[in-house]
Amino acid sequence: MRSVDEHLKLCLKNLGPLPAVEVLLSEAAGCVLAQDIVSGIDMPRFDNSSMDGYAVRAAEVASATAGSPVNLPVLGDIPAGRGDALELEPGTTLRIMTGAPVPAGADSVVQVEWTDGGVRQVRIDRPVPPGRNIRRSGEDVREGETVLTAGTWLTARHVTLAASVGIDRLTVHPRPRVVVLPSGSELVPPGKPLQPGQIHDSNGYGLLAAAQAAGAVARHGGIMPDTPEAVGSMLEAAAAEADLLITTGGVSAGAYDTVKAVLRELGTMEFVQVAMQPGKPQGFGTIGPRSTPLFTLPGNPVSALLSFEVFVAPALRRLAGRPDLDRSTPTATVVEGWRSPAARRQFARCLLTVTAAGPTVRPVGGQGSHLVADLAGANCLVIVPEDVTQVSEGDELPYIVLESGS
Ligand SMILES: Nc1nc2c(c(=O)[nH]1)N[C@H]1C(S)=C(S)[C@@H](COP(=O)(O)OP(=O)(O)OC[C@H]3O[C@@H](n4cnc5c(N)ncnc54)[C@H](O)[C@@H]3O)O[C@H]1N2
Ligand code: MOO
Repeated sequence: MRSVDEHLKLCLKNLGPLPAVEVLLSEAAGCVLAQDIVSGIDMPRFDNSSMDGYAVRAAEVASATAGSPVNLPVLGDIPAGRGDALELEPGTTLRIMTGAPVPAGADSVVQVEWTDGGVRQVRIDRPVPPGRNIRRSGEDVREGETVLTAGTWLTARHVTLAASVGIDRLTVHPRPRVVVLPSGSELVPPGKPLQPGQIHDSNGYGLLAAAQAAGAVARHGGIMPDTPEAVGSMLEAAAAEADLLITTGGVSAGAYDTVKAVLRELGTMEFVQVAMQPGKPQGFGTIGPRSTPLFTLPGNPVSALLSFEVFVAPALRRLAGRPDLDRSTPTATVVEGWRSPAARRQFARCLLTVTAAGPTVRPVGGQGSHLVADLAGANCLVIVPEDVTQVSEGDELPYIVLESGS
């Protein structure tokens, strides 16, 4: 049997970031930047007030106290957005709003709470040192400064920065387009009644959700019945539109394992047994004129979702150009033991609880590959090494947080 690490390495071997495209800033979140972004402006653009209040010369209000306030005439208002060049005349003040340009001659702003809020004349009860409540031009970003570098996985924080410096289009590696194709003549979409022998397709929807959570643009490509013609044509059609395909089912040792049979002819596929539990039967290769990568995941629903976490999620990250390929694997203390198969890496469904003493894990229900209710109750996968057959209370083991995206 092939090791998990070896299979992952082979799956990722020929995968690289998708060719860069230009997108609107409104569509950039979740994509990886393919260019450096240089600011064409200083930020803040101009000295501006961080408070609603009064622009003053600090020296003129230095003696102000509640008992002996300083009174100044208010010669006008500066709302945010006012752009004309204003000068503060000595012995006067201008009412100023947060974000408004500080007038020439002013070196400080008294916040309105320290005054009587006067409109024509204002009483100032407290002094301010020079520079108080002024946000200086360029203190955040300098014109010509590189604010974002190629390879950044764009989140709301980066989009905010790009917008602030006026960028409306970005060159990015696009989100991978994924088509999920469950296979099996026993499958019926949820919402449709079940006839004897039939079950609802859960893999199609679960993997769709997993791919979307991993940042892909994913769609359900329909259930493939166990006929070679249907499997062949559905796979070829999906390969023409997708950057990555996922099938489930039909790849183990069954007499009707059609996916495996068709792909032996159609793609450059390799079907192997991987030393893991669950998820032993795995297939990976490429299909179609664009050599679209294709993962054939095992049909058992738990196996399919876990295989996605272990193999497909890293592949999607690589196609997306994500710099962070490896999931983080912190460790937790086991509070209730369980058994693990010999010579296989077990991905045990567990409940992670963070206590004052640190993170702890306990198994959730059984480890059978069909137990989807137990899977739904788990929030992490504890990784049990190949040479461990008994996990005991007190063991420290690594885990992956499910659906954390990290
Ligand atoms: N003789 C052997 N039999 C099996 C072996 C083996 O090594 N020798 N391996 C077992 C393991 S482990 C797994 S995992 C499964 C994988 O089988 P397939 O990938 O071929 O999947 P199917 O046989 O089509 O289905 C397995 C199971 O999952 C259900 N299923 C399939 N698709 C869906 C779906 N979209 N939604 C919900 N449930 C689905 C299907 O009805 C079966 O119950 O093979 C073992 N057998
Ligand atoms: O490997 Mo299967 O995926 O154990 O159920």
